[in-house]
Amino acid sequence: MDESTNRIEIAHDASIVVDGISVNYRTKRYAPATESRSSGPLSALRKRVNGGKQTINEALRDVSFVGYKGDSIGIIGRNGSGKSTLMRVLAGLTKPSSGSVYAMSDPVLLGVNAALISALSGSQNIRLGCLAMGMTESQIDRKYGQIVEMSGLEDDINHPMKSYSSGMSSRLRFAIAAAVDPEILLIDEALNTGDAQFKERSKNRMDEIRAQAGTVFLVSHSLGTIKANCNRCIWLDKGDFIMDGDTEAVTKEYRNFVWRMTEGNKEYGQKIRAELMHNRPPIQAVVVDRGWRSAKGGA
Ligand SMILES: Nc1ncnc2c1ncn2[C@@H]1O[C@H](COP(=O)(O)OP(=O)(O)OP(=O)(O)O)[C@@H](O)[C@H]1O
Repeated sequence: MDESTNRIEIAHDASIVVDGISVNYRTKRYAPATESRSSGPLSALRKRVNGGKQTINEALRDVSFVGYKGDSIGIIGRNGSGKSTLMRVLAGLTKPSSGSVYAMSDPVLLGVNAALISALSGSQNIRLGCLAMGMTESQIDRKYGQIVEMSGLEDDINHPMKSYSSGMSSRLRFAIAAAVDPEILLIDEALNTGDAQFKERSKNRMDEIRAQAGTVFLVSHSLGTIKANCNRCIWLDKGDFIMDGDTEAVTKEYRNFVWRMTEGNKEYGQKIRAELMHNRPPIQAVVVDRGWRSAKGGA
């Protein structure tokens, strides 16, 4: 991308461009907490608190793709693959170590932007969450009923949030985040916690956002949820970008890979992984429209 001239050649139906992002977390690695008679458990604990060798954890390596208006993109991968990290980078909450993200408007990450307080009621938290997302009092008044209905918490909305189950809290967070009509909505696992009725409501809301030419990203371990909600799917594994394409095709390859790995045929699983990565087409010539939000990497 030629930033110096701000010359832009982006497909006009693109909503977000992820250009070669990597994320390295610095973390400490401790020696195994072995107890010996001479040092004792307290000594081992002291070592863990004071010491530890710095290591770099590569959570994402050179991830590039273009999201389009109307896309609902599932993000799949084993534990620790970088799915949540990718969501945080897209939302601007984690700065990439290198690479850039360009978006037509600020992506809203479900649950994080709504900094809710457990001692307050659901109703108070709706106001708080909406204010935190930049809505005005009159916008909140207009949306309040829709948020309560979407959350399905009509009977509990005046109870403190600390009395809610985790599923109830997730539903409230989803309903608040979805109320701002974001052009780019990022959802991390929230749909798995709801009951069938909530799943139906949230799917309808996501369809609405897509129909208004928005883009939805959905992280889930449930391939059923991904298939029911996404037209496109990205598979990450240990920070690597393995596959991007039609949901049916990507979930099929992913299931095959996971099956090989758990069946003990790891070598074959790794071969599939390497081939898919190797065959991944380069991303199309990218775009950036003037005035797009940009998050840049770099120390
Ligand atoms: N704040 C952090 N500091 C250090 N390492 C981190 C941090 N957050 C995540 N990681 C590491 O980055 C890698 C990717 O983590 P991430 O949470 O993005 O994966 P994930 O695919 O969302 O995992 P899961 O499916 O288990 O939720 C993991 O190795 C994780 O240990």
